[in-house]
Amino acid sequence: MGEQPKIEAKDMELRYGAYVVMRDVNVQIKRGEIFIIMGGSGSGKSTLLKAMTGLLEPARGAVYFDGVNFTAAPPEQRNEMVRQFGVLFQSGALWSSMTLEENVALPLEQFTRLAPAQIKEIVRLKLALVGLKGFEEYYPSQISGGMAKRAGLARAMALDADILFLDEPSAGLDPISSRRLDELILQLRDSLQTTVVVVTHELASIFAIGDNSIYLSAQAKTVTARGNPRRLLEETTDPEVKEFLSRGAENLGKKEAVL
Ligand SMILES: Nc1ncnc2c1ncn2[C@@H]1O[C@H](COP(=O)(O)OP(=O)(O)OP(=O)(O)O)[C@@H](O)[C@H]1O
Repeated sequence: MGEQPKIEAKDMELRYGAYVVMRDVNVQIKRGEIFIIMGGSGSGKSTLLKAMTGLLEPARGAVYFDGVNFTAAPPEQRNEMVRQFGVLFQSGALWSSMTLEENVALPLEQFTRLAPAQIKEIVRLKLALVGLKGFEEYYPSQISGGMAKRAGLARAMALDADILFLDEPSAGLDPISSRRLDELILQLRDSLQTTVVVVTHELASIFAIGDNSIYLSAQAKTVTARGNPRRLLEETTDPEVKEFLSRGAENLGKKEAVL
């Protein structure tokens, strides 16, 4: 018997009304693993993330955390489980009328009974962790896109989540900011054994941080490949997966050389 997966999706079917996005999805994610959800546009990467975080009910199958059936859990237990998650959605923008400090404090005010002074201290710590020390009083409009992404990550980490779900965290970032974000994700895994589930199509990130992955095919409407991304690149015989993982390989090499 192997180790109990941190997250498991079993025989899952996800649909919007009559429209089936994917079926027969089985995924196992280990504790402390950086797990990449890959796939072409419209293959259902965000949909899978929604199902894992409870925003979409699977039409079949279930999601388990530490062996506990999340999908079938009563609302109170589900809420407890959701509190272990930190989520950075694509649309997870910061509130523009609040400073970075106020933004990151939100989940702590909402979900804990900590005193304001304690909250302030935690918030400052989290902002420092993502390289935003000194920017506590800034408003989102006063910082760069990369800094806003990192502030979003600080907010996702505010409650010391065991599991982070990140939807396209480096979308719209320049290569250097994107690399910094990758380093931060690696640090979280290494220092806190955080389990990180990342939706991304950025090859540099996929190869830099991915311990394990799945590939969702829009055409097949299911998972068509799985494993360590570097190994997949070498070993896959699936033309769609091979093309996805080797697209712009020359440019990628150049970019890495420059950085
Ligand atoms: N709320 C919704 N209602 C109906 N259909 C939806 C909804 N959200 C997504 N879809 C459809 O489900 C499929 C999967 O969408 P999803 O956003 O999960 O894909 P994705 O792989 O994350 O795509 P992208 O990389 O372009 O963000 C698409 O065909 C999309 O049009």
